[in-house]
Amino acid sequence: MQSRPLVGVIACRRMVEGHPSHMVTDKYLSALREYGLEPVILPVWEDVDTDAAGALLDRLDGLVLTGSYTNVLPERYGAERAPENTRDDQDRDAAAMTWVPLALERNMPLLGICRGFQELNVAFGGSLHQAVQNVPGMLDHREPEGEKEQQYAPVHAIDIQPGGWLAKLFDGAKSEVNSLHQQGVDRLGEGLRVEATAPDGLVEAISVADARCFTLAVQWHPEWKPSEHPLYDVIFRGFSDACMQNR
Ligand SMILES: N[C@@H](CCC(=O)NCCCC(=O)O)C(=O)O
Repeated sequence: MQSRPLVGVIACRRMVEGHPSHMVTDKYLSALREYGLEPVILPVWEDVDTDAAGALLDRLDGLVLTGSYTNVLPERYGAERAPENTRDDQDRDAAAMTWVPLALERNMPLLGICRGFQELNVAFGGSLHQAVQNVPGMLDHREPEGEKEQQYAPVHAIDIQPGGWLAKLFDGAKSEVNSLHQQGVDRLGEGLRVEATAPDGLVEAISVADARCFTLAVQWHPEWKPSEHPLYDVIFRGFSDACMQNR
């Protein structure tokens, strides 16, 4: 029987029962399984060994940079910390910033979600708004109050840019997405392509302009019940197909 493609999923450093841990919430892993992939949780340490990281990626068929309640360290994009920016994960920052160029060198399919989207932008020299709600003219993109079902429900439209990955995957110029983020793209990284924008103009999806493989990162959460949302569904189908071909 053909084995399923192995997809590395970046972990977050969290304290669990008083112990430093490497953690991924189930919805990312279950979504990947649902689309025929075998998720492998990748631990993160600040003292990343680049050669070892490359050897690890050589054994994988795809890479997912998940969301997280923590933020990319503002020093990584030359900014002063905003008072609203209170949660870091420097182990994860170090891993993500190392893995992105290594994955692209290998033409490895890459899917970024929320924090993972922001990591891709910073990895390409871009910067972030640390509190989008405080930027004049911008919406408040933070999650609504309520249960998870309400928090992950679609809340705003996105305009999909013609000619990109999303336009190839999804039959439509607009869709509705969920929104659970305080940070967002300020300066777009050099070499990245805008794939979608929110009604306030905030960049909501990007890809690597000269990549020869699937490289898509989105600010929303398509891992939330993807088979029930046409846009989320085609994102996971596209990523899965790319990982199958990369095997
Ligand atoms: N912390 C960043 C990114 C937001 C993000 O990734 N949220 C994830 C929520 C938990 C989950 O669904 O994994 C920001 O605030 O912009």
